[in-house]
Amino acid sequence: MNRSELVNQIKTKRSFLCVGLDTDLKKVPQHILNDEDPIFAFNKAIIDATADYCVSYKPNLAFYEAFGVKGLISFEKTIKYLKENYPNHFIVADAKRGDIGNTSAMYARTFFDEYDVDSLTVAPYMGEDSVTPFLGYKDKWVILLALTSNKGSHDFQLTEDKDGERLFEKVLRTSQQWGDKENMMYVVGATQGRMFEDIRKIVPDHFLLVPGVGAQGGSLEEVCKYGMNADCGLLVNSSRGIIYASNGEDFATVAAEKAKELQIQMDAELKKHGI
Ligand SMILES: O=C(O)c1cc(=O)[nH]c(=O)n1[C@@H]1O[C@H](COP(=O)(O)O)[C@@H](O)[C@H]1O
Repeated sequence: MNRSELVNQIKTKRSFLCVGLDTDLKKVPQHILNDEDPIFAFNKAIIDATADYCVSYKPNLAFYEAFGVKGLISFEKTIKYLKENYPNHFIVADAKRGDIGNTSAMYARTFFDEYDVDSLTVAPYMGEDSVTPFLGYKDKWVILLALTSNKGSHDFQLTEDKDGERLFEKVLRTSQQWGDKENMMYVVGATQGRMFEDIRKIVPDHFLLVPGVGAQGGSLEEVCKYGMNADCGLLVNSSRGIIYASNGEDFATVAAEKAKELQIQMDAELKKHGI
């Protein structure tokens, strides 16, 4: 999916919600465990219930790889199901990859040729030759970690060099020589609040993938106030806050209600910003 298609989806659906498919068999409703592929059964129910309220899905590979080959089959089935039934939803594979060039090229092949997802989260710390192999694919995106939502973001990302430039700022500035707003997004945690102002000084036009609303306590209002641009420029993710809102038989209906609540708030934010 290219940038203008994504922006159109956001404007049409009045939503910039990304539902996180972090499917944990310890948290899914008991009855789902009777299915022969409980991860896929859970994902399918969540997708069917929430698709009207979101523009994107983000399966996190950790939750699939944890079950070995079986988990990867559930991941692949989920991607196929999305592509066949909801082809206008933007798929993020959250795998946080990145390695020396020839290895990154194989990761790129895995996610962009084999699974054919729209985008992949990538860690920037091995530098240019670890990131550029992901950038040669038409309408595919690298989502580079910039300022993450967790406490540990302070350990490296917020440290300053001798000229006062913080590491996340260096990542944003330097990586613009590798990709552009058509093929690169950045991860910025919803918990980072006013820091979005500093991010937007360096990357005013890029899309930001923003996890941390819901279970991690990030504020959607603050993210929009400091992070939204003229094209919206935000994909806001919530995983646990939506998919585990109920662990009873009604889990999909309750997930839909949670997604709808966020969609309504997002519509209001888009209007506030004249979109
Ligand atoms: O790359 C990510 O998606 C990510 C980056 C980050 O800084 N913080 C973060 O929480 N994430 C992911 O976003 C999701 C957040 O899930 P919830 O906290 O349950 O909404 C998880 O899949 C995390 O791995």
